[in-house]
Amino acid sequence: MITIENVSKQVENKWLLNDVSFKVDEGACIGLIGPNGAGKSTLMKLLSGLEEPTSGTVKVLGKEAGKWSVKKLAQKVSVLTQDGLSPYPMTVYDAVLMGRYPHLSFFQREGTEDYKRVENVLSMTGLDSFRNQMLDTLSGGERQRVAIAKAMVQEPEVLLLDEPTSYLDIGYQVNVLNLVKEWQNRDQLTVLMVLHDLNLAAQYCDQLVLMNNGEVIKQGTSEEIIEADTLQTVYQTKPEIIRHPKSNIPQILL
Ligand SMILES: Nc1ncnc2c1ncn2[C@@H]1O[C@H](COP(=O)(O)OP(=O)(O)OP(=O)(O)O)[C@@H](O)[C@H]1O
Repeated sequence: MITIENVSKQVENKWLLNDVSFKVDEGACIGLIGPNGAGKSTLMKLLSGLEEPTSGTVKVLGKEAGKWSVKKLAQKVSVLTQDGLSPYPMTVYDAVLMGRYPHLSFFQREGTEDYKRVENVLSMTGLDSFRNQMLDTLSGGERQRVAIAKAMVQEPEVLLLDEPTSYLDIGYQVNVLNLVKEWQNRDQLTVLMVLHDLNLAAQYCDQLVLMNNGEVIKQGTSEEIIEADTLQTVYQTKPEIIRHPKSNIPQILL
């Protein structure tokens, strides 16, 4: 569970976040949307304990993000950025196995259970045939799947995703988000993800938080947020809203 209460963040003379408050309940998937520079990544940095708020509190699983030890936080929270994989040369298998490291003590080697988890996840993510391929030879979409697989073997309670689908073709976009959704439903995972694609956000998230200029403009269901006038106020363009023919979820046309 995530609680963000009256959070502001100042860097030099600039306010990057201004009195931001919202909650992500256990097992829910919330989409963070808003134009460039709205403050979405800044908020993700506070949640992953990389930075501290200037005022207000950011709590993850009931404890302030900055107060978790690095190791404990890594056991509980997985952060997936656009390309968060190791820059060092290694195989897909070794990169995914690294997801177990937060659960091992300093001198402890991986054991049978860790290897079993990796095998499971490689098959779930369709990466079996890539296991011996070097990371730097993978396509963008394949790398993103490896990053998800690494996060899965980590077995976190909270998953933070910053733009998990950018640079992915439509097949991989759906593939990656379906993986996250299945995982959320199977393990009661709590998910907060930044998405620029409003149609995907409306389809995959239980609720959306719309940000602009460091503030939360509105939080609600896709019915409440994917609405022409609301979107125009922050994106400076008025989209046409239509209904998805199968799910009836509101979708935008530009
Ligand atoms: N260290 C910093 N010093 C000064 N300004 C910063 C710093 N970090 C971020 N900003 C500014 O804060 C604002 C919010 O940035 P942030 O990256 O959080 O936006 P975002 O919503 O993630 O945008 P995008 O969708 O473009 O990724 C931007 O105007 C950015 O220039």
